[in-house]
Amino acid sequence: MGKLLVEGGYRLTGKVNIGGFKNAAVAIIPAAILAGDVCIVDNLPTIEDVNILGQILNDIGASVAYDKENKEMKIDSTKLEECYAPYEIAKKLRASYYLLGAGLGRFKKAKVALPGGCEIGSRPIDQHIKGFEALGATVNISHGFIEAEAEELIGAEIYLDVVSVGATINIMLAACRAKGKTIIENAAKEPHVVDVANFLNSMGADVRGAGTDIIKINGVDKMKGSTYSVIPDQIEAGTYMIMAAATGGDVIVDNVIPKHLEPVTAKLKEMGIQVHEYGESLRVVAENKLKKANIKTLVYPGFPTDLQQPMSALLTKATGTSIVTETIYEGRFKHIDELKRMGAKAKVEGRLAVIQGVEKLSSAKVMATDLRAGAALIIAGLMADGTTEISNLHYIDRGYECIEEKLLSLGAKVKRAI
Ligand SMILES: CC(=O)N[C@H]1[C@@H](OP(=O)(O)OP(=O)(O)OC[C@H]2O[C@@H](n3ccc(=O)[nH]c3=O)[C@H](O)[C@@H]2O)O[C@H](CO)[C@@H](O)[C@@H]1O
Ligand SMILES: C=C(OP(=O)(O)O)C(=O)O
Repeated sequence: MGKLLVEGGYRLTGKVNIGGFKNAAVAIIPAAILAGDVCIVDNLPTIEDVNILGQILNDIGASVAYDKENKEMKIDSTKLEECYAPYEIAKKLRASYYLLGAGLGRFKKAKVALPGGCEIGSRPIDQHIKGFEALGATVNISHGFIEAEAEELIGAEIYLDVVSVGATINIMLAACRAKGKTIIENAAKEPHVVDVANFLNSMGADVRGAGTDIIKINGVDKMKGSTYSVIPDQIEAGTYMIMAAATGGDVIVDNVIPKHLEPVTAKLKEMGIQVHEYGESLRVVAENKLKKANIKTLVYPGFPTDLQQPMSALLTKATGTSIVTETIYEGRFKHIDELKRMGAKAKVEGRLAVIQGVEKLSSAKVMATDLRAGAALIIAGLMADGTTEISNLHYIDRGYECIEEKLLSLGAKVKRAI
């Protein structure tokens, strides 16, 4: 499972290069099968979720060549005949559910074990199912599998009851190959929704309006292979910005789209951190004592839930009392108990975490309970006295590429251990 040892007290300086966006990559890889042709996806993050999706596609009959060094995956789905993902592998990540939309679009049929992913509260998929059914599919859940099948997919108007990134993307995937026009209302506007739409259009799909809350998809009979580069990971970038702030550092976070990071930039500035924008990079300079801030997670362009945990770690050392409100996932505060082991003063009340800043954190043995909880504990470890031992490193490897190499290059003292 692995551990990360983090020796606190070192100031991060220098430049870190941000990889491709996990949450876009994990949708684009399954989406590639829609073409029934050869797609080349580059700027992929070297993370476990990408390895697993490549493996699933290979196992079911696509030919996948993953060149990790060049961050590029060639997916030839010409000979693929079915879309199936067994429990043992589908449970390892959330994004296995995109094989449903992609499989429905390509074969009018898909069978995928119920997905896994971070345990951060209940994660229903009713809106995905509602969308598939509106397109004419029959969806059954039995023995832990979701099976979707349609004689024909017909475009439809679908109003999402909740703003869901996964449902928006999954419906887009299936609707690309439906007959006629699909309109998704109350769609998610996150940058990865736009990235997936751009990839689909590069394959010959006709998707318009991604990035707004109404997406229109005109179904097409045929799609073709394409070469596509994934956008930078706003969550990885935000995490390194917070790490720079946590260590009184001076870090250039390179290869980012600054617009995607505006909610983080605004909060860091409110806390007394300088953030300078230069084209595709952000420089974070932390010279002053951290001031408290209140955080409320919201759908894009609000503060992203995936950065709530890293940000609450930072707030443990800010002057004053900060309130963190988690509106997306009711169970996304498991990291708070671990932070308390390190001397943080915080309490969770339902959807709120009340964090009273302390002068100092002390190292401890702690456990990552999910991906971003892991990032939060690294941040706490960087700020603490002594060496923090973070177990369950496999969660962090799901979504942060080369975490120890990147941190070492910035001057942190970290070590991977068994
Ligand atoms: C692989 C991936 O991209 N994961 C991201 C994706 O997850 P994911 O796509 O699973 O998250 P959603 O946007 O779907 O979930 C948002 C909210 O809607 C609810 N919901 C969702 C679907 C549904 O059918 N019914 C329903 O009620 C969820 O419980 C949650 O409260 O977006 C989340 C919110 O930005 C991020 O935290 C995850 O990192
Ligand atoms: C919750 C996350 O991922 P997933 O949806 O893949 O579990 C995340 O990236 O923070």
